[in-house]
Amino acid sequence: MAINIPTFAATQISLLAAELEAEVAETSALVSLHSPSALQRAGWALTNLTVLSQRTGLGGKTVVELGNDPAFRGEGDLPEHGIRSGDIVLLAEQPTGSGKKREVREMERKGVKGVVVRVGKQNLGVAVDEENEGRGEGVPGGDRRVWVVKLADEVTWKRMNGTMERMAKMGEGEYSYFMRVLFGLTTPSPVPEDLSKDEEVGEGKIQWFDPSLNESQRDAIRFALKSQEIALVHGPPGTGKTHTLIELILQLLARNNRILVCGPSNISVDNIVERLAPHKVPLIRLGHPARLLPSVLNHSLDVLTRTSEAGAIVKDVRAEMDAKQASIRKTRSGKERKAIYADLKELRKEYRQRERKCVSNLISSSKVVLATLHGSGGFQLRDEQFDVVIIDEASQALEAQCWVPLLSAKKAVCAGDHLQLPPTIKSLNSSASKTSKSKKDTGPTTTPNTTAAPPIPKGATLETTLFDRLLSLHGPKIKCMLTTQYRMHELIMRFPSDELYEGKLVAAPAVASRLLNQLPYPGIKDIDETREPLIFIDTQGGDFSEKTEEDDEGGDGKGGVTKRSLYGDSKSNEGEAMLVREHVRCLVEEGGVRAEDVAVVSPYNAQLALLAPLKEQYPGIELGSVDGFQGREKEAVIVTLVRSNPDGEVGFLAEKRRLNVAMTRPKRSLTVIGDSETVKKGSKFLKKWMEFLEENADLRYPDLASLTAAAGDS
Ligand SMILES: Nc1ncnc2c1ncn2[C@@H]1O[C@H](COP(=O)(O)OP(=O)(O)OP(=O)(O)O)[C@@H](O)[C@H]1O
Repeated sequence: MAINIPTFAATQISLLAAELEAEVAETSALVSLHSPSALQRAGWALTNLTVLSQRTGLGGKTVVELGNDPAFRGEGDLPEHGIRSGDIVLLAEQPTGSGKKREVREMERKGVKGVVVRVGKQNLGVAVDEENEGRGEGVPGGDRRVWVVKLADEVTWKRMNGTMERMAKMGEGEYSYFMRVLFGLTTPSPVPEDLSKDEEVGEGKIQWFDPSLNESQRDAIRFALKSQEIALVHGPPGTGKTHTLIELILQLLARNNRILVCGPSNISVDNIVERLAPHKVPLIRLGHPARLLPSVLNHSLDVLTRTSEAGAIVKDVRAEMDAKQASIRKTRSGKERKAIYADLKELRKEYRQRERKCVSNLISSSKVVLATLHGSGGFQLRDEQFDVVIIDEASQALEAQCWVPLLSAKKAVCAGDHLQLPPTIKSLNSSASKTSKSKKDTGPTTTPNTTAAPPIPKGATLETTLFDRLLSLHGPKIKCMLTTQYRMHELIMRFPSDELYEGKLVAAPAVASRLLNQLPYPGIKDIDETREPLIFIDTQGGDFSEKTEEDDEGGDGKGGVTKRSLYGDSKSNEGEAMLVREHVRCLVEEGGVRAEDVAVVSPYNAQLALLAPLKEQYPGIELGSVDGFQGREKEAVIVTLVRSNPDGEVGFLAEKRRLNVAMTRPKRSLTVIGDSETVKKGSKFLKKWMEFLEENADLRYPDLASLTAAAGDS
């Protein structure tokens, strides 16, 4: 059914406004209700830091280096924290006590906003936003104790919103053929059915650059080359989606196409740059250089701008900027600081002008440009034309984000897997919040500066990705699926393949029968736990009951800190946690499996909080939420399902895509710990999974009393 583009855009604008509001409200409520130390424990902040230095980073940006405040924590490693490279943060003087009435906006005036560009063991770097300078008090100077707190990402939101506003205002005559196809105003040009032989595609017979490509990967490439407007490359877990995209890029280049390659995150884009670089193609990576992997810096536009001839002219300006930066730290007077920031602003303007010329020369001479989806909306690509836009991890991107590069596309190839989790949504009209009430009562909010948006139509949600929408609009004729997977043991793969991928997945011979006891390192032992690819520890019987997080004290003794508000209505299950600990002990201490090859995954953060001490006991082991583990893999994965109650309430578990992610992370060993009685009642899919495990896994029925006694003994 055709979709009206202005209505679509208006709905997206409303949804995005609600999402930003939810995100800002969440941060605001957390920061105003909790003490810095509680926020750090919940992964929202990093406290007790001091400014070690400030320097001009690549691209003329100010990078503030932070480390432990020696007066408080002593020098050395930073504590456990949840701040990651790419996070948008506030850097400010650290408030004391619990955060009653602390307002984010007020804090923003007192500190600076920035992007975390590097997270090391002992320090981290924050690239400070230029728009901060000259406003507020700037980077806290002297030896003041500072902290960083995560903030909502308003920049990305602005790019998406701007793109949707453009679409809302377009007249019908402005729609390209490509846009008309993507909104069902016309049908895609048909792709010839027979893809089995290397016939002529474009300008020549296909000469494969990578001879190891399997047949489904070759089919996907032929399909993408032949399609005229849109091709979806469906890549189930471990099927070599990125591998296939690399070959596709090389094939498109061989046909003289100019290509823009995008992904939702910096890491998804860098992953492609790293694999493309050895092929020596002329490529350019757009984006804040401090946010890129060190290995791709040589291809960064900012770095190339500096190292090219035109770059030499701006060297003097840089030296002067550095001197100014250094003087900021020496002064405590707000007035003097303001004057220095004003000078810096002027210098930066000059720097930019010279830089721009150089940038446009570099971009126009490059055949492949890579950027994040929102990064592709920057000034650098304003007048650039591409033959094909490729989007990796398209099923994890918001549709509005995809339109940032797509608005000027003639043809697109999107790779992803709509049967894994969509992007995380915080606003109320997402299915996640329908199952959890936790996001609603987050307390005081700061309303973002959005224009009044029309009401959201029933059923519309940001969780519907471009990938989902195109599949329901045009059906399987625009899709090609990769079918050989290179990750999982055949038995681990079988259930997701049969139930979600039409039974089409095939395990590559190299992985089909791999077991933990064959891991190629010394000390590995052949015991039951390393010999079985699939273990099910069934906690049925009612002894291993779940627990909902209570409003109890968070542990820092300062009051006002509740686990409920930090972890939502999350569930935990102490009995299952005991089984996890025992299984990890068995794998590592008796089986000789290295802790870094083991991951514990759960849909519930409260369960992970309960298991956190494992990280100290077994350094290198990973604990992660299912959502956070998407895209990752491990030799051995333990999944703790947590839910165990007489009513068959399964909450989060009811989402097939979440279960799919959970069960497809392991390579050689999957251990599921859960109450089959409860879980079976959750859905048809869950019932089938439990039955599959009962029939095919190494089944165990633990006894809580003896487990508790054993735990007491140790
Ligand atoms: N044709 C092939 N022959 C041998 N190995 C392959 C082939 N294609 C992919 N692989 C291997 O499979 C693994 C997964 O590939 P890749 O990282 O491209 O997958 P992906 O689909 O992007 O990942 P994910 O499953 O996380 O989405 C890699 O180790 C890769 O080397």
